[in-house]
Amino acid sequence: MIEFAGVCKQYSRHAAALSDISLSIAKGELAFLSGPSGAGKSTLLKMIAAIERPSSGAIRVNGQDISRLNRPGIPYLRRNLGLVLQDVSLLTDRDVLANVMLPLLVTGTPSAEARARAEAALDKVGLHGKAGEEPLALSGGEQQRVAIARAIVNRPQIILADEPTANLDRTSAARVMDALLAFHQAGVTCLIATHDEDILRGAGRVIRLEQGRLVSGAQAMPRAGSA
Ligand SMILES: Nc1ncnc2c1ncn2[C@@H]1O[C@H](COP(=O)(O)OP(=O)(O)OP(=O)(O)O)[C@@H](O)[C@H]1O
Repeated sequence: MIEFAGVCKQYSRHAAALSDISLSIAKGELAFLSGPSGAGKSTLLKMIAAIERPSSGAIRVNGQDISRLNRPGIPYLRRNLGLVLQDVSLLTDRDVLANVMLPLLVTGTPSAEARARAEAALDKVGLHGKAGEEPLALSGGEQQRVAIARAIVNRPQIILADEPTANLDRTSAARVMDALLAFHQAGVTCLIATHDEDILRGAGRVIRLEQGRLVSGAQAMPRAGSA
């Protein structure tokens, strides 16, 4: 479903942010991305969403080579992706429900349907009671869950989350992770970048980057019970 083949990324005049990354993530898999600050985690996630382009190598998402994607192809790619980036960027001039409805309205979903789906998405992240609140009236963890609801309202096949529990207390972090894991359990492929050792301790597949190089986790974990 997601494949990197010999991917390098060099931001202009900087050392390589990623060097020769080859890995694959299967449909429905849950994988974590870890590594020290500056290791290239955000860059790797951004390349899957074609926010950044590789300097060399190929990236395939659902069999499509996105390194060659032209501009009109990008919205089609992103329709299958739920992005939870480090900057939550909720719009503060409208309520929580309107924030979650937005991705549906911009793709032409009728407003009654958008409202019903946004309410269902808020329900899934445990925020049905907060639909009418201003984003700034919510805690950091609640804002992060609104961002997750907004990311999944289009029913993406893949969720990419960049440090979704950064700056959250234990309880809020656990709620955010529960919301993400529920989507994985429903069959959504999830790739989650995190420094959070509590999360990584119990994690199955951890893809570890150091200074732009993949140091472990290139292969999927063998399934329980398989030879
Ligand atoms: N837009 C950019 N222009 C130039 N260099 C960049 C840009 N974005 C990232 N970099 C550099 O690429 C390297 C990898 O950065 P990246 O943000 O991917 O790391 P990270 O592992 O996500 O770090 P963190 O955990 O601190 O978020 C760093 O050296 C960073 O300075």
